[in-house]
This record gives sequence, C-alpha cells and structure tokens, in this order.
Amino acid sequence: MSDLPTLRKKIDSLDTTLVNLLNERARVSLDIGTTKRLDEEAKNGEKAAEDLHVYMPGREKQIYEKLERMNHGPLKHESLNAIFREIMSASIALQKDVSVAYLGPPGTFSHQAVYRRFGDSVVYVPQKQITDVFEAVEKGRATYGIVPYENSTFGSVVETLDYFIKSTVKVRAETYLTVHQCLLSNSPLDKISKVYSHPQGLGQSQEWLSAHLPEARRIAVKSTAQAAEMAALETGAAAICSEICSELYGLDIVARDIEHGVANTTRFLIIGSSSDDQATGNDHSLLRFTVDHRQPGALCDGLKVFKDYGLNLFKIDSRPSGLRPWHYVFFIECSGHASGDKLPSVVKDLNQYCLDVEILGSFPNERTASETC
Ligand SMILES: O=C(O)C(=O)C[C@]1(C(=O)O)C=C[C@@H](O)C=C1
Repeated sequence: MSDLPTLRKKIDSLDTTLVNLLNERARVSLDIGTTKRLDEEAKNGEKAAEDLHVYMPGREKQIYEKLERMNHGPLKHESLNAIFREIMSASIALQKDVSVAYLGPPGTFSHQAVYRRFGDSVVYVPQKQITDVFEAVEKGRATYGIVPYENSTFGSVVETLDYFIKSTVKVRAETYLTVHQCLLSNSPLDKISKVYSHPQGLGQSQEWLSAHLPEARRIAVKSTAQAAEMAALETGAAAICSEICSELYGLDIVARDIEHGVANTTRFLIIGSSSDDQATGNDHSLLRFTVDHRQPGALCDGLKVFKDYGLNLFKIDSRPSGLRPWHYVFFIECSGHASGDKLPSVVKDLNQYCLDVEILGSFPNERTASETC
C-alpha cells in the first residue's frame, strides 16, 4: 500500500478523469436532446417539440439494470444508483428545464419520492393538495407530477383515482418508497389530545393510535407535512408524518415506526402530458373503463378479455363515477404496453362491453422480485 500523499494524488488524478468523462457524457446528452427535438419537430411540428419529454423511465431502467450487472464493487449498488440518479438528473436538466409538482409542503413522502426519482437538478413545485398536482401538469405549470397511488398497508389513494376519472394526464412511471410514520409533537405523549395527518398517515397508524392515544381526536388534513406545520403551532397537538419533518418544522419525535403492516410501502405514479412510448418488455399499463350495465355480466366478460390475450391483472379499483348513484368507473392495472400488439386489441374487444375505455399510461414495472412475492 502506498503512503497517504501518493494515494491522494491518485484520487486527484481519478477525479480529473471523472469530471472530464462526466462532461463528455453531458455533451452526448445535449446532443440526444437536440436530436429528439428535431425528430419531434419533423414528425409533429414546432409545438410538440417544445413539449418534448426528456425523462425516459424505460431507458433509465435499462441503465440501472446494466449498472447492477457491471458493478463488482467495492462500491455498493445503492451508492452507485444514488450517484447515477444525480448524473441523470443533471442530464435531464441540461436537455430542458424540468419541474416536478408534488403534494407539499416540503417534508411529505411525495417530496421524498420526487427526490428518489428525479434527483437534485430539477425544480420542485410543492402543491397544496393532490388534485393541484394533476392541475399543475395539465396546465403546463409543471413538466411532471408525482402522486401517491396506493399503500401496501392502507390501500388505494382515492383522491388520486378520483382525479384520474376526469384527467387528461398520462402515467409515465412508477416508484416505490418505504414509509415509516413518526408521531411528532412539542408535547409529551400523555398531553396529546389531537393528531393531524393525511388520511393515509392516520390509516397506516390506526392500530398504534388506538393503543397509545385512544382518546385523541384524529384530524385529516391535506398532507403529512401540513400536519407537522399545524402541530408545531399548537400545544397538545401532534402530527403523523415523516421523521424529516421534525427538523423542518421544529417538532420532537415522540414515537417512531408507528405504522402497522410489514414493510409499509407507498407506490407513487409519475404523471406527464403523455405516456412513454418505449416498451421495456416488462411493463404495466393502467386502464380506465365504464361498464355497460345494461348488459348482464359485462364486467365479467370485460375481465375475460385480459385473460384471452394472456395479460396478467395486478390491481382492480372501482370508484363512483360521480355522474349518477351506483354507477362506477373501473381501474385496471395489467401487464403489457400500449405500443405492444396485445393491449390495443384488448381495448378494441373491451369496447364491446364498456361505454368507454382509455389507457391512462404504460410504464416500466419497477417492482423488485422480492416485492412481487
Ligand atoms: O437516452 C435518453 O433518451 C436520454 O435523454 C439520456 C438520459 C441519460 O442521461 O442517460 C437522460 C434522461 C433520460 O431519462 C434517460 C437517459
């Protein structure tokens, strides 16, 4: 082993090589941006080129999988992934100014999910409620949005599903975040009479609340970080939120990991003005449809279409349509991609049993093998 000055000299020289290589990569990324813009302009005109999507989840997944295959250490996979998250974040930001709307204020789990997916080089646009995230994307105030879709303990996020009934946005990607809920307050546990959180935070921690704060009022607010903001202003109030809100809002951690359920995980969807048209071979698609109730068995016949084409179903939700009582909109998540050969035929066949069918987006499956079991 060499002495310290020699080893540091080696590091200095490697850093120079790294910086040069990173800039070489950045220049290629700029060329990719220009090529995509020119291609889009030639195909769909100048306006489409302005709205160009620079975030390509399918391509990113390919890169991360390749990194995992070629990394033989000593760098850990997670460390290499974190480094590349920032490399790709910078790469996206070079191609275009990218902003991401999320359910704020800072400190929410959505905020952490944006960081996980988009890194530090994009602009973060906090929104007051989930519906505002959709609107920010629809009205072009943000390039992308991230919305909570479901939680492994408490189930679907109905506010998100309800907005998908009327929205024009498309799903581009998904991301998973392990969620640990904390009880934050400036009062001790025996003085807490009110607990604020998002309905998901309250739901994921209901067993703990019943055991430790059975008398406390549970108050649902728009987000977990808003709950922290509010709890910081009142004595005897607490918030169920992420640990990072402790520092952000000046609250003490009264209890940690109060969620029930094993490996409590929230799944987020990344939305944009269009879906990713690049299939990866392991994709999921989200569809929305309304069944024609005048036909007996229409829902059953509709579901059979997926089976006939060999597409696996992962999730089914139904929500009131809002148009008339007992009339529902169904959401189906299945394997396959909108640009594949099966899904367009499924949609065509489904139309026999449904009043309307729409593919809300196709995206790379990010669930790891262990999460699938
Ligand atoms: O391959 C592309 O399409 C790129 O824009 C390049 C790149 C990258 O830096 O590797 C950048 C952003 C995309 O999300 C995926 C990949």
